[in-house]
Amino acid sequence: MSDIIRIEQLNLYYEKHHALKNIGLSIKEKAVTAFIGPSGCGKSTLLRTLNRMNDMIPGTRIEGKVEIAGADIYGDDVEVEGLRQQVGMVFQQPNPFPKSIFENVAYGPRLQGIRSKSELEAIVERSLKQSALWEEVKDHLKKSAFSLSGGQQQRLCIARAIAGQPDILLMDEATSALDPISTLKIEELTQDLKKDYTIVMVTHNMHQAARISDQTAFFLNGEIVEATDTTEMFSNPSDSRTEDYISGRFG
Ligand SMILES: Nc1ncnc2c1ncn2[C@@H]1O[C@H](COP(=O)(O)OP(=O)(O)OP(=O)(O)O)[C@@H](O)[C@H]1O
Repeated sequence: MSDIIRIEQLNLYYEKHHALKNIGLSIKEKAVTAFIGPSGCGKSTLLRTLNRMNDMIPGTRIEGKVEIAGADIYGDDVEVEGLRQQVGMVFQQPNPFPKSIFENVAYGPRLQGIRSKSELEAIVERSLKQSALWEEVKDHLKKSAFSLSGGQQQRLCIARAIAGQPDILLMDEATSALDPISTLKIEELTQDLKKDYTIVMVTHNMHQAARISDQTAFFLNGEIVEATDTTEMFSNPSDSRTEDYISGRFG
């Protein structure tokens, strides 16, 4: 597996607060990478640097390099809209648009200029199948997205994110607002999605990281303490702080 993301000497400040400190990390293509660590240690902040969502937060300053597929995403000529298509994102709370199920998924492709009804229908079907929602919604695609359960809405948000065929899918605690059965469905889904996409997820749930990720990075106070194969981290952590965290001694 080759690396699709390379982060070098990354520092991020919210005004004076130094939230990410000299981060270096490589992320493997078509694998699940989990960010774990106690609250406030910078997991979501690093995730947001990968599609420049931090640009939207006033007072944010960033130094260092983030390369995706060899291109510097903070370079002068980068089109942020295009980047966000290449790097899709799913949030903690399902946030479908107040539109029909169909229109939620067709939204991105329409923005990309796809007008053909049959093409849009094919994209919507493919994306809903990939997000394991198709069988549940195929007979009422015109219904409002808000008619779905929370877990279904989250899978709809995943379908919306993958409709534009991104390379990378970011998931920021995407199951923490869901019931256990919906959580399990999304966990299973990640194992299918990683065949086509690189997944980077923030999770508060160490067991979830151990269950579904291939690589794990452990964060503490804005630094990455350790990043390695998930099985290695959970069986033989190299840093005592990682060991203390995963054995529940803090956090
Ligand atoms: N928009 C913001 N403006 C100012 N400070 C922020 C902002 N977002 C995060 N921070 C601060 O940056 C630090 C890292 O926050 P971040 O949300 O990345 O941590 P996290 O590890 O994802 O936490 P959690 O697990 O609680 O979501 C924290 O001290 C937080 O207070």
